[in-house]
Amino acid sequence: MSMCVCLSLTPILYVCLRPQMFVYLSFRAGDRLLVHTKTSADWWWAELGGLCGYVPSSYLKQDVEDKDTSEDPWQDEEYFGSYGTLRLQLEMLSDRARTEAYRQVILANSAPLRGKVVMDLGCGTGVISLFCARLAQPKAVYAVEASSIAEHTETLVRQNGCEEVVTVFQGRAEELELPGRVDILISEWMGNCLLFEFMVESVLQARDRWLREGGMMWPSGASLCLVPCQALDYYTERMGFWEQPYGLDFTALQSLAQSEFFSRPRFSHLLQPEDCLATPCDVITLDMLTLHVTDLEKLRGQFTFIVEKAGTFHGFTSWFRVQFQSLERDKTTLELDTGPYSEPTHWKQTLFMLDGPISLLGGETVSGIILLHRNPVWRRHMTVTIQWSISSTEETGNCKASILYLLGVN
Ligand SMILES: NC(=[NH2+])NCCC[C@H]1O[C@@H](n2cnc3c(N)ncnc32)[C@H](O)[C@@H]1O
Repeated sequence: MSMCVCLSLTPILYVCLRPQMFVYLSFRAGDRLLVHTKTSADWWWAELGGLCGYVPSSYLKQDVEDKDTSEDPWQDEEYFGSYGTLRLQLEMLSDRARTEAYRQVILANSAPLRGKVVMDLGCGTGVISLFCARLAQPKAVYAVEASSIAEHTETLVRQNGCEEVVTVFQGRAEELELPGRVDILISEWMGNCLLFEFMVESVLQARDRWLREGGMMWPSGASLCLVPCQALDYYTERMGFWEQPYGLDFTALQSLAQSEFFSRPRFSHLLQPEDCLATPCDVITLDMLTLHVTDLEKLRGQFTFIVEKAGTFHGFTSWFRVQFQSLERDKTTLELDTGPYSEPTHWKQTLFMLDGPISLLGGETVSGIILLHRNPVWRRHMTVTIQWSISSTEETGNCKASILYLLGVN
């Protein structure tokens, strides 16, 4: 049973034209009907104001407020549906910094990879699996992919002459049977703010089920980074704009602008190094060998930034770094850094805006905690809370705004 809103722009009055078994329900544009049964593709049995009758389904749409919580909490249909499109696969493959980082890891470990069994979880088009087969001599690569792109991945494996080494397994990693345990579990699972999408849970479950004792996780480690920053362009574009558009005073809209633009993070933010007000720090660090799925429910980090130059504190920017420990002892650990001092990636950075800008002086400190709370219902989502306060290092000891900023990463 779900709530539907009448789509039609013109009021619909149904009157029985001739005595029939059917009873038609009258309703108007904007009415919220309760659909009891979708008796057929075209006619549904619905209720309005205590009256029941048949309504044409083509005039109705699902009411957005009425999230049917019996829906899949992982939203897998939508999630894997999107990854079945070339659009997302192209975006990831076109991200040179990301894809090249994984290629360098394989290249740097080509010798110790000889004879090993590798699982590539969420292989997409299979690029990482093909790197393994072409740049090293593993015994086998299990390329696991749940979306429909996997049907094409098999072709790509054959076209690149890797079918002797790479086997594509289509399905969710949690549900698949593999031929046996693996020596290395490699995956590109990171989402915005590191964890969004929570594909990391699938990686941890696969680790516990398929990675042999002493096996390697790639990435082996991950860090969420944070920095207090200026964001004058964004602030001007979304808030300053209302000061005097076309000579008019639209400042009455600024509180609406605040809630519409600044109460949610901005995923596509490109932070300029000069907009960092302090040295960025790792606020949350994950060891992919010891991390447990239950740890993902609530993650907490703390920070103390010493402001290095006077500026306007518009918000915090976050990003992540992942490390790839070498298969050979004492060899270099490689890293993919998605921050402002590295080559931009498709993740860019995530900007959390404050309610209002605050002037900061050099030497002041911004300290506090960041909390990542996984959504108990929608399992690919989380809420990010940043509590902060500013204190001056001078003797005055005055403490400026210290307010809880609830920032939702949906
Ligand atoms: N870095 C990300 N945020 N996303 C990039 C990797 C995501 C790829 O992994 C696939 N994928 C995600 N979860 C799974 C899973 N549990 N099992 C198999 N494939 C998966 C998904 O279909 C997509 O092709």
